[in-house]
Amino acid sequence: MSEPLVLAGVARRFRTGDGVLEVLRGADLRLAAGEIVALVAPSGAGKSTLLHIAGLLERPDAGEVTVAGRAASAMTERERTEARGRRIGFVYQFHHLLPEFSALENVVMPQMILGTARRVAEARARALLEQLGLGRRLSHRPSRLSGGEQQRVAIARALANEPLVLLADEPTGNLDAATAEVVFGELLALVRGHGAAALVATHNPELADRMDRTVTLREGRIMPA
Ligand SMILES: Nc1ncnc2c1ncn2[C@@H]1O[C@H](COP(=O)(O)OP(=O)(O)OP(=O)(O)O)[C@@H](O)[C@H]1O
Repeated sequence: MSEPLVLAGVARRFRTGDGVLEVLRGADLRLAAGEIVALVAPSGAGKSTLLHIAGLLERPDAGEVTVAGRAASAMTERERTEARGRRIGFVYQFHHLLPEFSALENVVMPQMILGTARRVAEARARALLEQLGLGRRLSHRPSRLSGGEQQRVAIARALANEPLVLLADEPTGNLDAATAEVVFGELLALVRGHGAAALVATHNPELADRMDRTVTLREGRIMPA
């Protein structure tokens, strides 16, 4: 079976007012099936940039991203969108839920976009939200949920299409320490339960210790931490 995610020689530079900022300079990373990797690096080191490229939201200037054995550079725009929807789940620091829709609908939506029948999508959304303790919050809109509950909905949404890889950028960074600890534990348990691989950027070394391995970004390259 192909690895869920391989980054090879990924480079990314940004033009700034006074020159060029080389954020990634040949980053290499392989995630094995089901492997959960922490990405811990100082602010500005390029974690979000790396996650955006890994998630096919941005293209690298050089190097290759391979998702489930398929090179992103060889995909059409449509195939990239499809791979993003089917293979990859995202959790951000801020939940980005659709404010006009209920918790349930927010988890149903990404499934229906891929053509899953509403009945199946709803059953799956309900099961995921129940596993996250939100069985009695299904019809609540995001504004009527606590920060921890909103982030749980975002986690359920990210896993709704059973991705091979979950990419998370400070997924509990916006929560108080105690809630972050609980929600993070739930995230890990769900990801492990689904057998997904994950790459999780965090500033919190205690959370990093709960993952399978920790890497860092140094001078634009991935290094063991
Ligand atoms: N679109 C852009 N244009 C110019 N510079 C950018 C752009 N995106 C990111 N950068 C710069 O690239 C560097 C890396 O940013 P990135 O957001 O990837 O860091 P990070 O490690 O995720 O930081 P943090 O932990 O603070 O979120 C920063 O110096 C940032 O200012």
